[in-house]
Amino acid sequence: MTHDTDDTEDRVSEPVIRLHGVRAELGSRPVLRGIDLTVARGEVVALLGANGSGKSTAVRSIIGQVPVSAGEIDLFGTPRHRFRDWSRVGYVPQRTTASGGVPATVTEIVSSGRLSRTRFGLFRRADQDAVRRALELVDMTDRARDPVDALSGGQHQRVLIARALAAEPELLIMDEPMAGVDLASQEVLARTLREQVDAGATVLLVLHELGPLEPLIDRAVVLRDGCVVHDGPPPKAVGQHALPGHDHVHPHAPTGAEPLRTGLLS
Ligand SMILES: Nc1ncnc2c1ncn2[C@@H]1O[C@H](COP(=O)(O)OP(=O)(O)OP(=O)(O)O)[C@@H](O)[C@H]1O
Repeated sequence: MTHDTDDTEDRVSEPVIRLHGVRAELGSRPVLRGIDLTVARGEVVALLGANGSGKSTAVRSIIGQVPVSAGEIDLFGTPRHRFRDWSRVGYVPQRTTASGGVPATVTEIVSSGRLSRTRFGLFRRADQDAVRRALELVDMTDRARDPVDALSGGQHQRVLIARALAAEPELLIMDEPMAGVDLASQEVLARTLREQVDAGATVLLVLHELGPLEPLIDRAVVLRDGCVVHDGPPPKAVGQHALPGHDHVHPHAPTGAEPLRTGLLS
């Protein structure tokens, strides 16, 4: 076995994402309080937790949108501050509005996700094919020329996912991809994700509940108050009320009562 092969094996076996002891503050508020998280190549990991537990902050720290005050983050075995190969990473941010008044067509938005793979921003045949394929994956080919303003929330989410897929990333990070998405779009997204996973992609998903993605999830990491409280098999959903993140307030409880917490978040 040559030295080169050993190197390749090392690269394949090292985690795609590694967080060790990561702390972050927003304002003066500690939001991540010593997070350890590892995602191996080809794994699909769900990041779960109640509102405000730090899920979005954790993924935003991974892609460098939130500064960390302590700890280490590695991407593909490289410390994040030295990592430059961002075309290997597809990021789908948490969707806030359906369109935000963006005066762009579906194709323009999806093409912007391919820029990191082009040479000097010039779209060649392979780049155009990748954009077309990304649109096909999310079933939006027939809307390619439409302004994104004209899309529903679920369709808009599909466009954001196509934008992330256009660069053919090895790692997909998605923040609540199913939030506010109609059933038809949820099914398209679940199928798209399965195809990516079958093709070898590594996926980190922020989810409020496992829902239709449950069969795809290898491991669940549950946050509470900026700490990891579970890292292991995905919790089994036993009806809506037992889903992670569900803080149940009894309708007859006195005003101001603490939520009755169920499942892993209790
Ligand atoms: N820009 C900010 N400045 C100050 N505090 C913030 C900021 N952004 C988020 N926070 C706070 O940080 C905490 C964690 O927020 P974060 O968005 O990471 O939680 P989350 O688990 O993703 O929640 P959700 O499920 O509601 O999206 C919350 O208490 C939130 O209020």
